[in-house]
Amino acid sequence: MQKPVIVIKLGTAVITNEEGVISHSIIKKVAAEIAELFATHRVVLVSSGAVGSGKVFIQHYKGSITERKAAAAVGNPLLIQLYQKHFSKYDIPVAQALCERHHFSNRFQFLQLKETFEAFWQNGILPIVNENDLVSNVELKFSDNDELATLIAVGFDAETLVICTSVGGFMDDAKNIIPRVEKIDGKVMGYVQTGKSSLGLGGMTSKLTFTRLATSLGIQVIICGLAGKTPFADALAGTTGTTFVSQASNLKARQKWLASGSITLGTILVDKGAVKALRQRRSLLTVGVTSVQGKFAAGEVVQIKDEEENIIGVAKVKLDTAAIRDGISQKNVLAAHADDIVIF
Ligand SMILES: N[C@@H](CCC(=O)OP(=O)(O)O)C(=O)O
Repeated sequence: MQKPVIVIKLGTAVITNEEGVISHSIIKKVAAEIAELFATHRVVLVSSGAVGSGKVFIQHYKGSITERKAAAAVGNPLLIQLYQKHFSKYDIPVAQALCERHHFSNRFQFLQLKETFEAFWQNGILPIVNENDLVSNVELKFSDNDELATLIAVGFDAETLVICTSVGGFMDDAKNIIPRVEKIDGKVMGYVQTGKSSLGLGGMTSKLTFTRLATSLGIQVIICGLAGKTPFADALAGTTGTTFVSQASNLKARQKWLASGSITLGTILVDKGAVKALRQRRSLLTVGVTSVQGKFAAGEVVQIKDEEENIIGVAKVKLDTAAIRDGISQKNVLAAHADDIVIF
C-alpha cells in the first residue's frame, strides 16, 4: 500500500518573525516535525516566503508586480537554502519545484510533474513547491499559494491538506476557533473575514474557497497555526486549528483533475434549466448559457456558475469564449460534453 499524500502549505506570515524576516527557529521546528511525518506520508511542502526573503535586495521596494518577481527570484534560493539546512539534519534532501498554471491546466504536463514527485518520494527527497513568480504573468498567476497547494492536493489525491496561517484556525464571529466543520454551508461562509495579512496574499476568503473545493473532492483540510512544539501532530489530532471534514467523492482521477483546473480560466453562467440538466449528467448546450466571463480557449477548463453566481461545477469546453457568446444566440450548440463536466 502506498503511503498517503499530505500537502502542507506555509504562508509568508506564519514563517516570518516580528522583525519581518523568515524565522530560522520556525523553519527548524517545521523541519523536525515534517521529518517525522515523512516516514509515514508522501509529503509535499508548499512554502511561500520568497518575496519576503528577497525584498530587502530591491531598492525602495513598493511591491509592484515587477518588484515582487525580482524579490521572489532572489528570495527563492535563500528560502530553499534555509529548508535544505534544517532538513539535512534528518538526512532529507529537498527539491525545489517552481510551478506555473500550465503545469496544472495541461494534463500531460501535470502527469509529468506527478511522475517526478513520485521519483522524489522513492528517493526520500522532499518536494518544496512555490509559484514560479519570475515568469508567471498577471493573467495566469495562481491567485495565491493556497490555490497552488489545493491544486497539488487534488492532483495527487491527497488524504489531507494542511494550510498554516498566522491566525491559527478558522474563527466564528466571536473570534473563537471552530474546531471542526462538517460541511461548508452559508453559515460557515458568513464567518469569513475579508482582511488579509500584510505579509501574504491569501486571506481567509481564499482559504475557505479552496477548502470547499478540496473537501468536496474528498480531501480533509486543516487550517491551523504553528504554535506549540508539535503543531502538525496537534492539528492532525484535532486538538488545535480547524478540521474541515472531507465529503464523499466518487470522482475518478481525471475528473478530479478537471475539477481542480477549474479555478481561473473563465466562467460560464447558466440558467435554472441548464443547472437541472447538468445535475442529470447531460451535456451543456449554449441555450442554457446566460453569459460568459473571462477569456478561454476551446479545450480549457472553466467553472460553471448558476444564476446566483454559486460555483456548481466545472467543464472542459468545446468552444472558446467568442464561440460560446455567438452560440448563445444560435441556441443549441454543444458547449461542453457530459463526459467533460464535473458537477459538485
Ligand atoms: N510566491 C509568493 C507567495 C505568494 C503567496 O501566496 O503568499 P501567502 O499568502 O503568504 O501564502 C512567495 O513565495 O513570496
